[in-house]
Amino acid sequence: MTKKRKIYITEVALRDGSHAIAHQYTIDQVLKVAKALDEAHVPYIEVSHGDGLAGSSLQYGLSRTDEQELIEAAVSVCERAKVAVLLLPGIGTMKELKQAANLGAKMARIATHVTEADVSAQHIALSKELGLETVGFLMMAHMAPVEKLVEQAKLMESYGADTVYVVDSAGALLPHEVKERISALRQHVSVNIGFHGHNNLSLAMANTLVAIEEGATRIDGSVRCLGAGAGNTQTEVLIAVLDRLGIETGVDLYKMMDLAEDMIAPILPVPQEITRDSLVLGYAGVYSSFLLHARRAAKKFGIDSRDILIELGKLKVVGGQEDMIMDVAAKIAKEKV
Ligand SMILES: CC[C@H](O)CC(=O)C(=O)O
Ligand SMILES: [Mn+2]
Repeated sequence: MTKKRKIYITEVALRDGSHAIAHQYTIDQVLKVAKALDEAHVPYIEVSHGDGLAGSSLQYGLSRTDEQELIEAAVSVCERAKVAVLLLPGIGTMKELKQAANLGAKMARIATHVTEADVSAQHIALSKELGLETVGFLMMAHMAPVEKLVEQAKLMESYGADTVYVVDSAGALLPHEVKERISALRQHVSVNIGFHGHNNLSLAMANTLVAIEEGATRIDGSVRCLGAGAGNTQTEVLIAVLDRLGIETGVDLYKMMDLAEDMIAPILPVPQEITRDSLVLGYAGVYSSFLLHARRAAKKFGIDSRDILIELGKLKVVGGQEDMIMDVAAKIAKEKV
């Protein structure tokens, strides 16, 4: 790791972490956490329902607080940090994106399944029109071969994205797979490259470092690992590691450690760790956000959540198909009788 480059961190605990707490953020929590992140000089703070704008629904989980109020709260306490929002076309619409921009969001991350970048064209165009920094977010990146990922990233670049992310939604990518993906993007796209990892196989940090080594400059982290599944690359640890490597993030390490310990740990229902079922997410290549849904279904049908996740992995179920979780659980339970 010899090149001295600046890495721009996006903190995702107030969005990806929403999955881990069943979308129960309060305004008070967002005010405190966003203020502390701003004071620690984190450049981007993502705030939305876990499944992005307008995610609050029976299918994805109802939010305790309207996300636009959470966005407004975060914007109100950020002096330097830019508030980002996530939007999955088909869940979120132009209306919510405009509303978030009016409230002061400065970045939009338009997320699609790794093979479906074409559905992001209008949303990326609107985001640019609204003057937002715009990210194309290619989810479930382990599900497509490198050439496909490159093709899809080029589409997002052609629509106007400033950055394209490789998103390891399932925490399933191995370090050499991250390396080949980021390296291919470096060769074929001119925009910034980002990486978003999940720690289900305990590889989030290793994969993030490989991504940086290969040229990614936009990196996601979640403080105290507050993200879906086993969480994301742990932000405060990443800041420390990058500092040791001589890579600049501009983020204050002590302030991040204090935030993790004093504010985030009390929010967590249980400490974020790699449990048997979050491990299976990475092993079977299943969306990290499916974890709590699978646990609920397992409880309801008296079966093992791992069996549900393995089956979902075999079926290659992707985001938006959350209703399949109950169906699969019911089928497994029936077969057991
Ligand atoms: C459902 C949206 C998803 O949580 C976005 C994301 O963070 C990922 O795919 O990892
Ligand atoms: Mn994620």
